[in-house]
Amino acid sequence: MSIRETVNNPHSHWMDGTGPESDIVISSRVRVARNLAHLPFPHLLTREKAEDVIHAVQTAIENRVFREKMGRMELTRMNELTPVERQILVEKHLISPDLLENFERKAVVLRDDEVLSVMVNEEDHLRLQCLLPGLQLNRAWELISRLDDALEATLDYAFDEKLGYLTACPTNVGTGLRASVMLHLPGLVMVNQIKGVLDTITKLGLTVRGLYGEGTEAKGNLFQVSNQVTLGQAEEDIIANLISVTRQLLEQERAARQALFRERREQLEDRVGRAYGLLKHARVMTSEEAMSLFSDLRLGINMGIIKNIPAPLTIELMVLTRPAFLVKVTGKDLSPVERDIYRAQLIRKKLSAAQQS
Ligand SMILES: Nc1ncnc2c1ncn2[C@@H]1O[C@H](COP(=O)(O)OP(=O)(O)OP(=O)(O)O)[C@@H](O)[C@H]1O
Repeated sequence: MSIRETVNNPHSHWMDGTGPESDIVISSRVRVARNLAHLPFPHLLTREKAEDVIHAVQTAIENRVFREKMGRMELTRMNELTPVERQILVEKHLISPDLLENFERKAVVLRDDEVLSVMVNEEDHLRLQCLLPGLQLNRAWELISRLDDALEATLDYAFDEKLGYLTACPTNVGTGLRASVMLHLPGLVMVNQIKGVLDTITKLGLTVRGLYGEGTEAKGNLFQVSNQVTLGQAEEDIIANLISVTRQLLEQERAARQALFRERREQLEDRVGRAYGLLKHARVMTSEEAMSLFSDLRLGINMGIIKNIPAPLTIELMVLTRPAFLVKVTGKDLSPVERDIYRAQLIRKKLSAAQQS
């Protein structure tokens, strides 16, 4: 998929619901932060030096050995994209919102299947990212290691024998690794246990973030859980710890869902049914309302209450009905009210197509 196809297609492999535990774990992400030796970190880079970083990365991915190992990856400068296209990359979780600031000196490298990407000149010179559906952190780490080695064949990373990889923010020094899972936890929210559970996670050295990462809110009962510490622990241990905590969360979420089914079945079915009804028939829908209804619908599908809608469609709709995609699909700037009308129309169309197939 070229960058043009990427910004026109709301679907990405990480949303397809194929990985293990994908009823609750939407996606797994592993990213590592890397910097080039002998150059200031991005926030101190001059325009010319920022260009040097982009150029070095371009050369590295065009190298024959890199291509043989990793296949074709395409570098796109952020200023080659329209504002809507840049925003779509954020909405598809392929880049972080930070890459939109001072975008003239930033770039993204994408592999065709959108599983592997590299953000250039974000907080660090390079942020290598792997996104996979379901609970696949070990596989994501394997792919990131391979990409890291293939880049390092050409690039000279800033590395200290004692500290490990050097990064712009001290919280990333060492492995430079952040592993995360995006979890759908409506059961724990409904039984009012979510706060306690998330507080406990923080005590275990993990951090909980919202839908678009640092500083964003949790929407649609989607929570991103990741490691806080990058120093003094091997990459494999960081990942094993996150997998083990995720497994505990899966158990707790499943127990909450069973309790709801046992003790409040009517209310649960009513809530799911109302969400489905609204999504199928509403004529005006805000993005906030849609996110919460998609969450209820997804829960209903995963609990067997709704039978004819595939669960991955709920995630694809969450992306497709975000503002930038709506603008892209309609081909025009929309006022907030027009957006809400168009969103409702698109949801009705997608759900009725899914029912018929
Ligand atoms: N498991 C995941 N599935 C899908 N998207 C994810 C996942 N984890 C993180 N993301 C996305 O990656 C982007 C960056 O997230 P975040 O800010 O948490 O991490 P980071 O930038 O790597 O970390 P740091 O804040 O340490 O620089 C966000 O758009 C977020 O939505």
